[in-house]
Amino acid sequence: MRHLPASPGPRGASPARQAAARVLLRVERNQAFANRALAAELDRGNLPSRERALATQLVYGTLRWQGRLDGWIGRLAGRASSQLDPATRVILRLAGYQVLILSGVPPEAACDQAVRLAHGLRPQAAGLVNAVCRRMSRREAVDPPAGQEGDRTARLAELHSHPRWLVERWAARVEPPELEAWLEANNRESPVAVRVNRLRSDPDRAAASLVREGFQVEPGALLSEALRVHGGRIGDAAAFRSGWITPQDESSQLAAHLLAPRAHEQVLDLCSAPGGKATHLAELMEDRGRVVAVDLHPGKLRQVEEAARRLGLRSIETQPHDARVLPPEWEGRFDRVLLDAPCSGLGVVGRRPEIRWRSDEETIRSRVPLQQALLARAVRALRGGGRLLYTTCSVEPEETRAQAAWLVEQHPQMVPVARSEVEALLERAGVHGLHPGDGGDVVLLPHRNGTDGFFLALFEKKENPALPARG
Ligand SMILES: C[S@@+](CC[C@H](N)C(=O)[O-])C[C@H]1O[C@@H](n2cnc3c(N)ncnc32)[C@H](O)[C@@H]1O
Repeated sequence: MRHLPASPGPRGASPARQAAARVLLRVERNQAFANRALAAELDRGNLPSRERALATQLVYGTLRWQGRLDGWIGRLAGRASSQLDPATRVILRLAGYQVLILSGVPPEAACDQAVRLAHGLRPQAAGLVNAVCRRMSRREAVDPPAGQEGDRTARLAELHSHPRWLVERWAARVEPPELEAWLEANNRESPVAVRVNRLRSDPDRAAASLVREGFQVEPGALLSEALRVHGGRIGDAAAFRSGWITPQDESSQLAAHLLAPRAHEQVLDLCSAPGGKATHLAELMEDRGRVVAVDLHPGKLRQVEEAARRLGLRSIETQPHDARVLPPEWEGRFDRVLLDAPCSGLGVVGRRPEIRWRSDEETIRSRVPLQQALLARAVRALRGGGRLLYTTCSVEPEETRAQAAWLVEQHPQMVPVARSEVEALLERAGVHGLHPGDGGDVVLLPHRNGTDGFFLALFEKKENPALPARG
């Protein structure tokens, strides 16, 4: 891994741009996750808060708009962006983002910074960077040419910065106006949603504490116990440090409400790290009973333990396991099981924009066998009469409704919980304006619900299954 010099020379680019370029290069070259690479970069540097905020904006904005920017760069450079070396590509994307999307940076300043970055990172490309940037600042060839009817998807993909295969996939499911709204919603910056820990606080007190520290706070879009917060790093807030709040998208906050655990129950969370849902389950159980939090990676389970400590929860017990192979004594032991399955993550391409550029049809297909193996194990761990909630941060049919159908076909003792009861659970959680589908499952979409794309399906295991499980 190559690094830019830690301190800029007298003519170096601004610290925020250098930090953003380093992070974007790590994402580009090493397939790093943007959130982790950015956190590591910001932890290492001693950037003032304004530069930190700008670096964050540059990283996420550039990744979100990468497809749009690459199309533009290709037209201006006379060759596809993919044919440029990674450093030149990253520098030009950063410049394009500042010229085209970000307000407040004069184009000349964006170009000057790009050329400085090139001198530090790839001096032989400084001439090309300068030439392309000058054309960018004159906003030449910004839009893809309006082409044939067959090119409409390609154009839409570029204008809304999504990969073409994904636009084609969604175009087969929704009408054109809804498709555009969906693509637009994935590029909108949204406030961070937080869940309030009712064992320690309530939404009014948590909101007042955040406002006192200079955050802007709005009520949740879906849930009465959620808040939406802008204007700072939640991790720095006193309300966070005191265990009053946990950052969690409102779609994910629905999971524990639908599984609806009661105090003193035995609950199993099969894929629990970093613990967003496990800690919510424990909160709803008033920290009485037991939440067994399993994950494949022991290192990630430390995040669950840390979250439990911060929230003052003692009922969570972490257990490192491959959840496809659980201890035999766990069979039939649990009142409730949550399977928040590893998935393509294509519902969170707004918050985790690099996912859209790293995935393809195979990414979706490749998750299916693991999800089925985990579902089969979840069924075995559940007692008769117990409930299983299956969730994914994807709304792709193969990972969602097809898996729910597979479950009831392969395990006839599993019955979907009726739509009317799911509606009642949503109502009890204070959720407004969200309706389950005919089969009782719940699908959330960014443009309809203002949340991540998310899927939830609730099942009950029959008390005395007449039929043995197949497979
Ligand atoms: C979607 S994330 C879970 C998020 C978590 N439920 C939360 O709310 O914070 C999926 C998790 O599954 C874990 N995982 C992947 N394969 C697994 C396996 N075979 N057994 C157990 N956990 C697994 C991953 O390490 C990852 O932490």
